Amino acid sequence: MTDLPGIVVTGASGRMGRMLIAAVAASGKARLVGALEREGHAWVGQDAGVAMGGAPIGVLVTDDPLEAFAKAQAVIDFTAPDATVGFAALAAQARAVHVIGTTGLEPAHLAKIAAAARHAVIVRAGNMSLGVNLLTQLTQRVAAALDADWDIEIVEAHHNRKVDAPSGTALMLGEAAAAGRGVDLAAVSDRGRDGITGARERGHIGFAAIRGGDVVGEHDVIFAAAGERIVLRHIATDRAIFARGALRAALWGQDRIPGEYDMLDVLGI
Ligand SMILES: NC(=O)c1ccc[n+]([C@@H]2O[C@H](COP(=O)([O-])OP(=O)(O)OC[C@H]3O[C@@H](n4cnc5c(N)ncnc54)[C@H](O)[C@@H]3O)[C@@H](O)[C@H]2O)c1
Ligand SMILES: O=C(O)C1=N[C@H](C(=O)O)CCC1
Repeated sequence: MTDLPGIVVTGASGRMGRMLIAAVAASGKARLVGALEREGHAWVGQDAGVAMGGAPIGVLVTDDPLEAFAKAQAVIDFTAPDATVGFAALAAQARAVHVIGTTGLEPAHLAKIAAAARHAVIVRAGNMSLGVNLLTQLTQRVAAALDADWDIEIVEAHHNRKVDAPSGTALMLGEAAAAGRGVDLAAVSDRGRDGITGARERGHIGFAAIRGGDVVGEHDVIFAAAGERIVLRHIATDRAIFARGALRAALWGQDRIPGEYDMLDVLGI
């Protein structure tokens, strides 16, 4: 058992943190060796299993990433952009694979993550599910087959606690559509329309975000032309799909050469 890769889960008390702790414990393919929360959080010092309302699992929640990462072969991180950038440097120092699910990363965050990836393996994706990663490929293919007579709109819905928009998944789908069209997404993105916006520009890719209730995550890629529409849709009903993907990435990353990878690399699709 002790030969199994040791995994630290950051953001242990979060919606994804709890899922990840359960997924690692149930996998039989990895050991949970650390659970991290932010300083001052009520879970710090408690057994992670007990904090989750179950039986003890022998891992105390800590607020010290250095101590936790020193024991880890992989760090699975679904937290917040500033926290993730700090963890990237520390995970690289510990030569642990860093699996990043955190979304809302700005270019400055991404530059620091790229710097850390010079020294260690980082797997990052705005969505770790098999279904969404397959959908990015379908989106790219459909976008490549259609010209700009087909307006591309990406509509996403998430729970009312989500803090970033568009979702990381919507941005992945936008990048895939832009790649299919052979354009730079930044140059053609329409985000947050409001008021007298003027008519839609030909060739642009639009984003719209819905927030409400406990929606796990829903994404439509709409290709709309005169007289017809194609809608590619993914609906997540269980966060376990993200946790399973993240654990798969942590195992896949063992013994790879340093660099930044995504879930297409992990899934081999
Ligand atoms: N890539 C994917 O497949 C995927 C799937 C689901 C969610 N996400 C993303 O994961 C992130 C977290 O989502 P969530 O719903 O679990 O959010 P959440 O708010 O429930 O959990 C985030 C947790 O991170 C903790 N945290 C914040 N800063 C920290 C720090 N410095 N040290 C340790 N812990 C810290 C918070 O205390 C909290 O417990 C978001 O960016 C979300 O968009 C990505
Ligand atoms: O709940 C969230 O937050 C999610 N975030 C990811 C995103 O931004 O796309 C993946 C879906 C769930």
